[in-house]
Amino acid sequence: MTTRNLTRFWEWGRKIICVGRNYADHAKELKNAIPTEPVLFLKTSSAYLREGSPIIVPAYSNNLHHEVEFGVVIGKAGTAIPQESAMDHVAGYVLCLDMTARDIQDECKSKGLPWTLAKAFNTSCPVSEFIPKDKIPDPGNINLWLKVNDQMRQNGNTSQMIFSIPYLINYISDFISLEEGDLILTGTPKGVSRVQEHDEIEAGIEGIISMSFKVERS
Ligand SMILES: O=C(O)/C=C/C(=O)CC(=O)C(=O)O
Ligand SMILES: [Mg+2]
Repeated sequence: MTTRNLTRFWEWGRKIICVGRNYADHAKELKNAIPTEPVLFLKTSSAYLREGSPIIVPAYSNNLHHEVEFGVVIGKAGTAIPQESAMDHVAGYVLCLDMTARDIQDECKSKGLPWTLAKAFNTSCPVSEFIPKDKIPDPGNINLWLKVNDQMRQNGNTSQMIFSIPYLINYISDFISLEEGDLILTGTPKGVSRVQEHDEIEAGIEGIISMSFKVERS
């Protein structure tokens, strides 16, 4: 029996597995091809940030982007989890931001290098409160939105995802075993854009939760 509280999963230090280019409109806005299988990358647990603390623009970046994403919190470990039982491994959900140093990512892409410093720096994964699974009966049809300084920048629905949550759990767990407390970020819809020092980011899952973060420079 676990003595740790899964509703504070960000304290567990488990894996953060991110899915990229999972919305066709976002893949297109960054001039990427529509993927035929999921694009995966990782963040470290030191990327977690909770409301009340600021997002820090890394000193080495001049183009920090917001990406609002739906997060899936794993509640039961598994390897090669079939799609049919994938949702049995989900404990709940969380609203996430995949903060991205786009200039560094572009540089890494052009040099064929990994995206680690573009995606996994400290404060690159702000998260909301934990949302128990029963509060979202249909995670495949929820609206995500994000505003910067009160201006709407992103507004999408998880039904637009290319690869569904069960598909992703099956695909990821074939290669990387999932553990209790792991988090999967499921990709961002279109509308990503730059944020700067003093900006305020507000994001939400319609009718369920919202959160806000200030942006500061290191
Ligand atoms: O390939 C790119 O230029 C950028 C890809 C991403 O940053 C992917 C994501 O993180 C996403 O789609 O959510
Ligand atoms: Mg992303």
